[in-house]
Amino acid sequence: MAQFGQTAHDDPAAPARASSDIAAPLPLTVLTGFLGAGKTTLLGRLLHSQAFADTAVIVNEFGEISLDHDLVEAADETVIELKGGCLCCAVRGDLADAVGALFARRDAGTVPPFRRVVLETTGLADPVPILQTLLAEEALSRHVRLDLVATLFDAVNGPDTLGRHPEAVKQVAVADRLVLTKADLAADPEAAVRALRRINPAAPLGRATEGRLDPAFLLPGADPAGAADDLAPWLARADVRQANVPANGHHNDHHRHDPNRHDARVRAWCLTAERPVAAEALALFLETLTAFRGPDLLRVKGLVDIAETPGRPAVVQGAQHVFHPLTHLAAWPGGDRRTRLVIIARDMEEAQVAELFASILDGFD
Ligand SMILES: Nc1nc2c(ncn2[C@@H]2O[C@H](COP(=O)(O)OP(=O)(O)OP(=O)(O)O)[C@@H](O)[C@H]2O)c(=O)[nH]1
Repeated sequence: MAQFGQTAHDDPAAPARASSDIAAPLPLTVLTGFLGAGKTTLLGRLLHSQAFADTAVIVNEFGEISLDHDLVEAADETVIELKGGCLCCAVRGDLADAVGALFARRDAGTVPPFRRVVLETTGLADPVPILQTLLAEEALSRHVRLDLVATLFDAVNGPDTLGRHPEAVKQVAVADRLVLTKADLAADPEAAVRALRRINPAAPLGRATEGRLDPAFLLPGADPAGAADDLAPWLARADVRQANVPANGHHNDHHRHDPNRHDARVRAWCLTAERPVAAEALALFLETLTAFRGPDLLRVKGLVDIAETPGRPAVVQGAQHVFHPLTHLAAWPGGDRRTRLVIIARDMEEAQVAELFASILDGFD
């Protein structure tokens, strides 16, 4: 298990604190993995398991619009969203504030008691500054202790993503547990395992299809080698690029705070439609976008008001060229019933995509 550095409250001579302060810090699991790897799907299932009962969740979303909150099935009060910024860019204050707010609500009795915290990072997150913060910030370490880092790896897109996104390599490199997802969709899942093992040969590897995984795999006891014991000194080296991260990494400045910036070429925005969308129009739009811009279309996720299924929004999920079959929610979560498609893409003009969407919708009117 990861070790904490010495903090002020380790000092036996430190003055006594209020009872909530001296309670043992709760275990915190970092759930990471590139865009669309299956983090929310896995989390949704984990939260229904005995091992992860009484878990509070912090979901970090990239971009201004977030939907994960609606898609994670958990008691609403124990899910906290960190919107509009990526933790690895503006990490210390935001994460400490979110964790502080969670514990304050628990102490006030406005959220149910919880015994564990899961932090789901954005798919684009560089995990290293997040882990450094968790290990070093006193405001955090009095509440939570880093339990382990679980990195999901998409067997279809994962290997290619490693070559294109240094963050994805770091996510794999720092993992205490690796979870291969979407093997059911991959022609050669073992190629994905080999790619993982080149970067992280030691972490126990599990496999999850549609989020099905023995929850015990994500608890520290499943780590026989104690692989994370040396994580703290490793992180202290800071420059993880030496650990196989391609030299073309772009993400060296962690002090930029423009929430939508991350990589200046990668942007997130939201397409909306006020009127119902014909199922065929949606299919045509997604096919066109994928055919022309597949590799640059990092992630599409959204809720669509399908004309043929009124009142039951369709969940759209895609990553690069892979789109998953639509699923339908029983009802709209929250009051906003507009179609909203969050797009995270590289080098793509929002106006052009909006125009394509509008013209396809017009064609079906
Ligand atoms: N076929 C298949 N689909 C999967 C599997 N795991 C997840 N999915 C689908 O992949 C899509 C993306 O999954 P999410 O759980 O939203 O991925 P994520 O990592 O949370 O995505 P971001 O929040 O954008 O980073 C959804 O449509 C899931 O149903 C799997 O093992 N097999």
